Amino acid sequence: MSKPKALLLGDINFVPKFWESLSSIAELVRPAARSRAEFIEECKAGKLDGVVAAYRTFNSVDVTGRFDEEFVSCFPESWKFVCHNGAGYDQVDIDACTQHNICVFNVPTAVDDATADTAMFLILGALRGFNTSMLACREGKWRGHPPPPLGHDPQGKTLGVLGMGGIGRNMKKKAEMFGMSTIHHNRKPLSEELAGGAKYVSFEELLEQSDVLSLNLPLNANTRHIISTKEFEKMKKGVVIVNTARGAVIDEDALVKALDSGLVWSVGLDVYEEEPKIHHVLIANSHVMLLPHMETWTIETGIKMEEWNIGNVRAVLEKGKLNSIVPEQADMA
Ligand SMILES: NC(=O)c1ccc[n+]([C@@H]2O[C@H](COP(=O)([O-])OP(=O)(O)OC[C@H]3O[C@@H](n4cnc5c(N)ncnc54)[C@H](O)[C@@H]3O)[C@@H](O)[C@H]2O)c1
Repeated sequence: MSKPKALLLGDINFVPKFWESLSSIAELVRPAARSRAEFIEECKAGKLDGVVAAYRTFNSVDVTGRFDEEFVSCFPESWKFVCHNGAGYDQVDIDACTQHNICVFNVPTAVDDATADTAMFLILGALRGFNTSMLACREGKWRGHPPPPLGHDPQGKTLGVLGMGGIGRNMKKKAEMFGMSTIHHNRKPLSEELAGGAKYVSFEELLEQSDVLSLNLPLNANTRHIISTKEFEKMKKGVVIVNTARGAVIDEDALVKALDSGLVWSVGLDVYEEEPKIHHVLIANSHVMLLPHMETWTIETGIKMEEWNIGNVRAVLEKGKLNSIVPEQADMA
């Protein structure tokens, strides 16, 4: 009997031998396609028949585009599992996959430390207003002329976490070490153990009470632009906003206006609405902290993520076992 096929979309950067070790239980294949149209053709021509599971990376979207209804409906009958190498899986239309009986896995947990570390870096940098002087000193202007306004200490400030999942909870622990207290809002309240003492508040209260608001929820139809003009108007004047989730959970135009009016004192961003494009006003504002989507950009986290995701492929091929299925498909597990 021929082996099932495992399809690789994107690259394995850290643990290629771990991927190759799957060859004892599967035929490892890559698409010939260099574009979405070519990929769909390849599927229709039956060249990917026998694929049971696919390992996909964030950057593979450059070839395939989003996994939406049009795309998923071209998959061969055999294709039952999509293993996405990341925590955020907004490039995959979960409803379309569910309709076609395809299970989607992501990589939670492995990303928690690196993402929360990045969020703390952005919080400190935005509160202290470090960026202007970091740029000035490289231009031989010491702190800048005139020097930047004095910054703010994290101690005694309230961190508001919107979306208290793995990353939010990790951030809470780190923020405590800097003397911050945490409040949070989630789709549903967490158990006392998971909340770890972070007070649960309503969405409105979170907006009203946070000194630093951190976005840590997934991007989907319900959360797109969850923070826009109306929400900024409810916040404390001088709030700091940090976004390490996905750019489009914030309405970027509204953010720029809130910064401009002084309602928002500073921001720390790793993600943007139209990556790799960054709003020109944010680029021009030296006060804000901007990173080009680098949260999990470390060797250690890269290894952990790839090992986890290859483990997902192995689990489904060997046992049909579901390791980390996305929450929307919990009842398919
Ligand atoms: N920039 C990066 O490189 C990077 C890296 C890792 C994760 N992320 C992003 O961070 C997000 C969070 O990751 P995680 O691992 O903590 O996910 P998670 O699933 O553990 O936590 C997300 C939390 O958000 C909550 N939530 C969902 N919808 C909500 C809503 N409408 N209102 C309030 N809360 C809501 C969920 O209940 C859950 O508790 C991911 O979805 C991903 O997009 C980005």
